[in-house]
Amino acid sequence: MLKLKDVSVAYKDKKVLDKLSLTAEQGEVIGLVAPNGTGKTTLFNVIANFLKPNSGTVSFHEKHSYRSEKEEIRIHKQLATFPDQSDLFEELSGIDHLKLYANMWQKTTKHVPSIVEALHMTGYVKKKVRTYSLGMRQRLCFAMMEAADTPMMLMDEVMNGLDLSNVALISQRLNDLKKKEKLIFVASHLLENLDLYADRVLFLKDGKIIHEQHFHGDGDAFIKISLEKEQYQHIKNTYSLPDDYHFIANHLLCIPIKDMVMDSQAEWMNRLLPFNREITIGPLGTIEYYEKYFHS
Ligand SMILES: Nc1ncnc2c1ncn2[C@@H]1O[C@H](COP(=O)(O)OP(=O)(O)OP(=O)(O)O)[C@@H](O)[C@H]1O
Repeated sequence: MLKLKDVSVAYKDKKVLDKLSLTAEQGEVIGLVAPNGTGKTTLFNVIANFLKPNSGTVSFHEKHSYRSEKEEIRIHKQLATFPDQSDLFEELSGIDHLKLYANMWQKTTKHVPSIVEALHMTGYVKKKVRTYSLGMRQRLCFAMMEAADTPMMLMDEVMNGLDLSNVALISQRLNDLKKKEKLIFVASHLLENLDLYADRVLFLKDGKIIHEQHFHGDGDAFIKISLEKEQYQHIKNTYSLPDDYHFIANHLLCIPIKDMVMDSQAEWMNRLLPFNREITIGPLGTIEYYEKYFHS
């Protein structure tokens, strides 16, 4: 288990993390979502102790923390961070990188061939990295995490530069890793596919986790319809909207139906149908939450 308590980080007078707390368990894949420059990498750097927070604590399994070098080594045996493409050695091959990570964390390379095969890297893994495309490098970075095979993994921008079929492949591999009881954080700007592998998504804003979206279990349902501002104003002026409705990003009206009797739900449908717009019913998705919190 990983626990962050009241973690704050400021660069000079710029507060990036502000008394942030979170708890995460093995077997979870957790998405971390926020616009550029919000603090996702900073949060990962704190978890990995590449950056000391100004205040707050990071602990693992309720007993280990970065209080000594010995403890840090113990934690780092359990934790790998996604390599940056610029960290790759241009003159080494993919297989060299994989062996390096496998040996460093697992003291063996016997699991490497199956990773190469599963990630469809057989055709290029023996060539030097300098010959690789963006997508090939990214797959190598992911494969290095699998070679490290640590119980905890921090993955920043894991889907960067991948085409659709590789996004699907990596999503599947993340699901397989979850089944192996790993705890994985994935910071991503690719919101559409987070629900394929994440158990929950954390929305980071103003230095805090301002919302946690769960995919397993029922999110609160809404009637959702995209409207012009004037149409929304008309509805607002004519009817009494429930307290916790949303008008997301000035276009999506979301009316909660959790506590609404069937007759009222039908009444709302009848009011909205004349607008001749697509109406859906369901919980808010990741993109809708993103627009709700970050649309300016
Ligand atoms: N070493 C540093 N010195 C000063 N400011 C920094 C430093 N590192 C990060 N920042 C600032 O902290 C804020 C958060 O940066 P961070 O890299 O954590 O964001 P991010 O959410 O990971 O962004 P991105 O999605 O672009 O990767 C940014 O405003 C950034 O300019």
